[in-house]
Amino acid sequence: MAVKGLGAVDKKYDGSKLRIGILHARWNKTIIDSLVQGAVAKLESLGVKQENIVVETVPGSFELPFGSKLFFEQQKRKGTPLDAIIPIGVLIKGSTMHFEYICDATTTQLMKLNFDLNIPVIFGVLTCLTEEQAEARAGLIPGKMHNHGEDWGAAAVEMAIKFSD
Ligand SMILES: O=Nc1c(NC[C@H](O)[C@H](O)[C@H](O)CO)[nH]c(=O)[nH]c1=O
Repeated sequence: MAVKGLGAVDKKYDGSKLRIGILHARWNKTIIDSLVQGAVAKLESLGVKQENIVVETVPGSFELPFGSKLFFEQQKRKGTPLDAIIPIGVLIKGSTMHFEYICDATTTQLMKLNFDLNIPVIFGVLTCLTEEQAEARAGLIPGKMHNHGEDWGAAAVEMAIKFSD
């Protein structure tokens, strides 16, 4: 029996009052598109209204931390503040150390943003050694793993609601 992975959600959270931002990188488009679709589908299944799911893009995963901060501030200025952000990126190891440096910097800074912005900033970055690993985690290989974008959508709703009372 599989021991890894996210257990069942502890309760079905009502996302109908939430406004969620999805900021995705544009590298590895096929995989990104599947992850975004999975996150959006999960958000909608938890009651988040279509008009309250705001999708924006940045060039690559390295831009996700600062892009998320700018995105958050822009939505706040517009009077439509975000309750959570899901940064989505796909990093695939190449032949140099570029991958390691971007993974490390992006991960650290996205974690820091939770505390800086005081809203949930979900870790939606795949850090894969092969294209196949990334495809499997985007639900693109039938029978192999599942679309991790769904987990990220569920985490955004739970974290935006759970401790807000
Ligand atoms: O190199 N590989 C990748 C990548 N590089 C670009 C980087 O994120 C950034 O956009 C540029 O360095 C400009 O700042 N970005 C990804 O999302 N995935 C990759 O696999």
